[in-house]
Amino acid sequence: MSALLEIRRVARQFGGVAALADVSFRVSAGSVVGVIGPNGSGKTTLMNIVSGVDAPSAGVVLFDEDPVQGRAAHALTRLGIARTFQHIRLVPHLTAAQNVALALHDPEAGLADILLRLPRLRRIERQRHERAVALLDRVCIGARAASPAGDLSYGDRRRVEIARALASGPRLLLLDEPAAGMNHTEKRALRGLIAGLRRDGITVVLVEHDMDLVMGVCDEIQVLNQGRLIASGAPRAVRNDPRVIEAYLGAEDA
Ligand SMILES: Nc1ncnc2c1ncn2[C@@H]1O[C@H](COP(=O)(O)OP(=O)(O)OP(=O)(O)O)[C@@H](O)[C@H]1O
Repeated sequence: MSALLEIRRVARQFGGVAALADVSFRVSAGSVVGVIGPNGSGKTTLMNIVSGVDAPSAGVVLFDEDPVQGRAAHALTRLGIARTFQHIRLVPHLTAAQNVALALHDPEAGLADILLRLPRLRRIERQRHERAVALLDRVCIGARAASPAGDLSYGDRRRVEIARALASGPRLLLLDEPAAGMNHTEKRALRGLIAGLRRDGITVVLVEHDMDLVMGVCDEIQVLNQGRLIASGAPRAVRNDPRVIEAYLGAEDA
């Protein structure tokens, strides 16, 4: 399989802290790749760099063979990279559908349409709503489309976030700790959802602390510790790697 994403010798320095140091790996098109590591190991920093929120101090990130550096986050979204964030970013008083609709690219509604509320604007709004509900259906919460986001369960809010990320039609989806705060049933549903995205041809990079989820859904896992890649490979090999066990046990002792 060809690499949709390539991280090549990436480093990120924050003052004296090396959040990432010489990190390289490739993500094949159509795969689900987990990025794991103890707290502070550099996972979110890496997601920020891939999504254009941050820039590396050294190294390059290639998406579909083109460097992502120098492109704004919205330009990367247009190219096909979407992400969710560790902390939920929904507008609580808007409905699930309205939250997703915010991320949908607007077909050209002109100023006159908006000021005069011409029938064309109503049609555009109706189409946006239908597309938002279809995206919520895709993550299996279409039935909650009219609920204010603030009234939804934690797991459902995470799903709305994924629906919103899917609104741009990404080829690469970065999920930053999607299972955080979820109960067992919600985690199982999330696993099914990620497997479904892969079936649809979406490449997924999953940053996650929940080992059952990571081991169950990923084709390959990259392990970071203190900003360095310490292991890579299939879930079973990574789980039994002494360096990985040591990194996690060390983190527990800390
Ligand atoms: N903007 C910043 N300024 C200074 N230091 C930062 C900044 N962002 C991250 N760091 C530091 O870089 C290191 C890696 O942080 P990062 O958030 O990427 O880790 P993480 O693996 O995502 O952690 P967690 O699992 O707790 O979310 C940490 O030491 C962190 O304190």
